[in-house]
Amino acid sequence: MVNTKKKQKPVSLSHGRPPAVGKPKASLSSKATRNLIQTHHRLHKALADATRQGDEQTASAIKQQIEEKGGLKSYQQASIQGQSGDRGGDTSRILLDWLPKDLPKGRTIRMLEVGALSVNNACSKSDVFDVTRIDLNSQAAGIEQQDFMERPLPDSNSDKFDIISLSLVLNYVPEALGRGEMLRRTCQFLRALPVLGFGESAPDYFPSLFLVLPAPCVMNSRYLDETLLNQIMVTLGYAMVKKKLSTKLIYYLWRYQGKGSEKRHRFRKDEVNPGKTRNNFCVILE
Ligand SMILES: C[S@@+](CC[C@H](N)C(=O)[O-])C[C@H]1O[C@@H](n2cnc3c(N)ncnc32)[C@H](O)[C@@H]1O
Repeated sequence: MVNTKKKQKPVSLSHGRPPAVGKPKASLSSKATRNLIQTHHRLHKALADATRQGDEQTASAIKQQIEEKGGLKSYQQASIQGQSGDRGGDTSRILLDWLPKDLPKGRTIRMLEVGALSVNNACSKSDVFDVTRIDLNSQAAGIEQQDFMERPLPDSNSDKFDIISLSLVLNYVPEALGRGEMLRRTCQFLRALPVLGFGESAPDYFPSLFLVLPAPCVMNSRYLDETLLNQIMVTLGYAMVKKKLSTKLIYYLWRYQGKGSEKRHRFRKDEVNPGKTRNNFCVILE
């Protein structure tokens, strides 16, 4: 029998729709949105490489190109459009679907949303979370302009959070080592004590990290797969609670146990999945 099924083309990283909510005024086509996001990521990666190599001339030429293409603001607009209802919707809906239905109302559960583009996503609207939103470039009142990597560390447990949302942010970080540092830093913002008063099943879900990535970062990379991601997260003190794979995105909920593995592992750039059609997404943990 002839196999009529078309061979599936491996998905590129750019296929992963980076996100948001609400529609910008002038609507771009899905393809134009994707191109803009892809170009922004590519230029940022090139800028990081040039900066690392001390090549100031190339770095400043790339910076100019980024600005000519509208910079972070245009990228965010494209992301907002990419996550409008007609193009797949807001990723935080998945988190709400996963969480127990008996969580207390009244915005008592503290959430830190890193890379927030809107104050109106499902979690913000839910009446469950007291959301602190930050972004490198604030697009709205209610979003603090701040780099998570420079956010002052919490002084006390009450300044920490029950959940951190890192939705389509880790893949924005241009370098593998920076990604590992970002994941490591999340632990310092989460309450390590058992959660009380959030309902019977809440301790199974909090404190936690909601992590969303373009699916190809995990499913089609030479340097990362699910086993490796899991090892990195376990080393940091996380355990996977939930996972969902869609055609474009991969969603995880990781509960923070407060203690990483006994032995401190290092994760370098090692090839786990050879192949010409794969991408180079990688997380390094020193
Ligand atoms: C693709 S958007 C994701 C928006 C939103 N989280 C979502 O899922 O729709 C990525 C956002 O992360 C922000 N971002 C990247 N690195 C960041 C950092 N270190 N601190 C704060 N925001 C960051 C960028 O400015 C950008 O607005």
